[in-house]
Amino acid sequence: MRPQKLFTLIFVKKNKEILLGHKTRGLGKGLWNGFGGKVENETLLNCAKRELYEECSLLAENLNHLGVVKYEVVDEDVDHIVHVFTCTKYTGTEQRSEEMDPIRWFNFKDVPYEKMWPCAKKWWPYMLSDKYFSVHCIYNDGNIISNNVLGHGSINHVFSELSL
Ligand SMILES: Nc1nc2c([nH]c(=O)n2[C@H]2C[C@H](O)[C@@H](COP(=O)(O)OP(=O)(O)OP(=O)(O)O)O2)c(=O)[nH]1
Repeated sequence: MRPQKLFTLIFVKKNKEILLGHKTRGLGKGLWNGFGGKVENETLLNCAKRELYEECSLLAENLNHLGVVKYEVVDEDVDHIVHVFTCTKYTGTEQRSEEMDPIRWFNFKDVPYEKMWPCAKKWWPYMLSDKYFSVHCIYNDGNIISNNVLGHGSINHVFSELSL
């Protein structure tokens, strides 16, 4: 198996709206996305909670593990494995952070796909409708050369589909 780097990505939802942040630095700079980052010496769930709090000041009370996106870049030997969670219960008031500025709620119908990672458009419908999904996305020179998105019956099927 190729070496892997683990990430989390968390989407907060409320009444058909989703909270997104405009990334100010690093991977995905200048794009709208959910909150998240690299898994450090911690569980996936703790990483998800920590990143959500650090990036928008919300404390998650539930986290639903819905899918995994495997990003492979041609000529790079490390795959990026992004575990996607949704959160519908939380405490606190959302606030922008150094890494996500501004942050704002978008209606599910007004998601700014043209200002997001290019592969998002295909798997977001699963995430927005709470369906389990796996994505295997291959990039070459910043262009997607393959984007295989599948829906599944459980998170275990997601894991086996991506051989995780
Ligand atoms: N690695 C990677 N992450 C992606 C892709 N698409 C995508 O939405 N993401 C998400 C997953 C993470 O939530 C976020 C990248 O994490 P990050 O680099 O901001 O991690 P971090 O917060 O720990 O970084 P930092 O504090 O060191 O700046 O972007 C992708 O193609 N590759």
